[in-house]
Amino acid sequence: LRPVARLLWRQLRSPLRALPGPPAPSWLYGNLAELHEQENTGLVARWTARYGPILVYRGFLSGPRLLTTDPVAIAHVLGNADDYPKPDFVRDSLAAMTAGRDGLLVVEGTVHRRQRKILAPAFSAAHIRTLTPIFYDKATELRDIWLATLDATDPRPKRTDVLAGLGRATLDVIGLAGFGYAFDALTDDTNELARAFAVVFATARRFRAMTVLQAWFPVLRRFRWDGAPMRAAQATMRRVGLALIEEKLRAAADELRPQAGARKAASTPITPTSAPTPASPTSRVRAVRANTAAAPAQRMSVPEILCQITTLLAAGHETTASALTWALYALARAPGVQARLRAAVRGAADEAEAEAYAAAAARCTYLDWVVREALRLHAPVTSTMRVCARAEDAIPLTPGNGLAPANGNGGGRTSVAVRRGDIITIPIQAVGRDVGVWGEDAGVFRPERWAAPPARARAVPGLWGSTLTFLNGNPLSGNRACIGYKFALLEIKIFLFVLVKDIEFAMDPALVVEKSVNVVTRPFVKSEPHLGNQMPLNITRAPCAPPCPANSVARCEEDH
Ligand code: HEM
Repeated sequence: LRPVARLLWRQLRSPLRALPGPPAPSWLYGNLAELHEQENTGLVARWTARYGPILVYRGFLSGPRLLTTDPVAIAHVLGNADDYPKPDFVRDSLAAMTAGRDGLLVVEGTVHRRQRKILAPAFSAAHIRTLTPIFYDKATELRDIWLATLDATDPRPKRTDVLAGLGRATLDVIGLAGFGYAFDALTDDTNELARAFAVVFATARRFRAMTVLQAWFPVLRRFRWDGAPMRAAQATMRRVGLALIEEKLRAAADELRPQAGARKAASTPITPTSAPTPASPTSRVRAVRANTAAAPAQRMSVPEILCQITTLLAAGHETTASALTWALYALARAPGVQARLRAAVRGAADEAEAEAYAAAAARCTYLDWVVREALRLHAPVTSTMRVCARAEDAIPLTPGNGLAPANGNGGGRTSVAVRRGDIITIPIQAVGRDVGVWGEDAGVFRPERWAAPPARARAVPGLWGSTLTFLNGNPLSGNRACIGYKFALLEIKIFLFVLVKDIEFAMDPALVVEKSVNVVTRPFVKSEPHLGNQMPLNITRAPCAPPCPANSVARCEEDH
C-alpha cells in the first residue's frame, strides 16, 4: 500500500491539478483506455480543440498528466533532458524491447552522454552515405521477391503483406550496415531474430488494465501476459547480440595477427542454430569498432555493447519498417501522388549504379516531399513521455497560448507549474497533424504542401522537417533526438525509389486499416484481427511508361 499512498500524496500536491482538461471516464484508469486508441480516433486533436495546446488528462488513480502541443513548452522539456528524463515505466518497456537496461534508449545522464559520444561517429552523414549499396541491394532484393510472386499470365493484383517484407528487409539492412552481418531474413522467413522482434513489438489491440498496474507496481511485471514468448524473444536477441560481439572481437584479434585476412572472410557462425553469417568485410557502422576507438576510460562494458546491439537492431529496423509501411499505405490510397512519384523517380533512374540511385534519390524533390509528408502524417513513434526531475519548474509557453479561457488562471498564463514526478506527454503524431500549424487539411496526405510549408511550422521544435518525428534534443543537457535519423531517411528514400519505380501499390477499399502502438506504430486490419499486425496491399507490375523528358530530375519536377 505504501507505493499507492506515495503516489496519491504526490498527485494530490501536483500543481497540474489546477489545469483544465477532459473528464476521465474512470477514477482508477483515468483517460488511459481512450488514449490507447488515440492514433485512430483523433482524440488529442479533439482535446486540444476544446482545451487549447496545454491540457491535463488523467492517468492511473486519476493522476494529472500534462499533455501539450505548445512548441515552446515542448522545446523546454526536450531541451532539458537531464531534468526531464523518461519515466521509469517507459524505460522499463524500452528495456524489454532491447533486451536489457544498458542501451542508449534506456540509460540517462552521464552514462547516456558517454554512450552517445561513442556511437555518434557511426551516424555521421559521410558515413551513412557509404551504406548506400546496402540500402539499394536490399530494396532491389525485396522488389524482385515481390515481383516474382506475380503471375505473368494473370493480370490480377496480388495481395501482399508489405509490413512483413519490409520488416525482414530492414532487419537485413541494419544487420549488414550496423554489424557486417547477413541475417538473410528476406530469403529465410523462419529467421529467428525476425520472429523475436515480431513478439517483442507485437501490439496489444485492446487496452489492458494489467499493463497500467505493471507500470506502477514493478513487482507485477513478472506476470506479463506475454511472459514466456517475451523472455524467449529477449534470450534470442541477447544470444545473437553476443554472437555478434564475439565475432567482432575475434575479427579484431585476427587483425592484430599476421595472415589475418583469410580467417576474417571465412569465419564461421558462433551458435550454429542462430548466429548470423558474416557479410562482406567492407560493411560498416559498428558499435564494437566505435567502442574500441574510444579512450579506455570511456569505453562501454560488454553488457553495454550487447544492449547497443539489440537497441540498434530494434530501433533501427522496426521504425524504418513502420515508416515505409505507412508511406506505401499512403501512396496506395493516393494513386495520383503515387503516379507522380513514379514519374519523378523514373526520370531520375536512368543510371543503374547504387551510388547514382542515392544521388538521384537525394536530388529528387518530389520524393523528399513524399517522405516528409508520410513521416509527418504517420510518425512511427506517435508519442513520448517525460517526467519532471526538478523539485519545481515553470514550463514556459508560447506567448498567447496560455490565454485560452479554458486554461484558467484568468487566461493570463505564461508558464505551467510542475513538480518533481509530474508526467508530461508529448503527442508526436498529434503535433504533426495539428490543424493550427498545417491548416484544415492537416490530416490529408498531400506532399505538395512541402513546396511552401506554412510559416507556423517553423516553430515546431523538431530535429527534422518541422515535425517531432525524430524528436529533438540539446547536446548540453542530454540529447535524446533520434541518433539514426540520417540513416533512416536515406534508407526510406532508396527503398521508395526502387519499389515505387517498378511496382504499383493499391488498397482494397473494403479493408479498414488501423494503427496500434507498442512504442512503434504497426497496422492491423480491423476485420482481420486474428491475422495480427499486417498491411495487405495489392501489388502489380507498374506499367511501362515513357520516362520523363530528358531523364532529368529537375526537368521531371517541372513537367509534373
Ligand atoms: C523512420 C525511422 C525512425 C524514427 C521515426 C525514429 C524515431 C525516434 C524517436 C522519436 C526517438 C526518441 C524516443 C524518445 O526519446 O522518446 C528515437 C531515438 C532513437 N533512435 Fe530513432 N527513429 C528512426 C530510425 C532509427 C534508426 C534507423 C536508428 C538506428 C540505426 C535509430 C536509433 C535510435 C536510437 C539509438 C535512439 C535513442 C537515442 C537517445 O536516446 O540518445 N532510429 N528515434
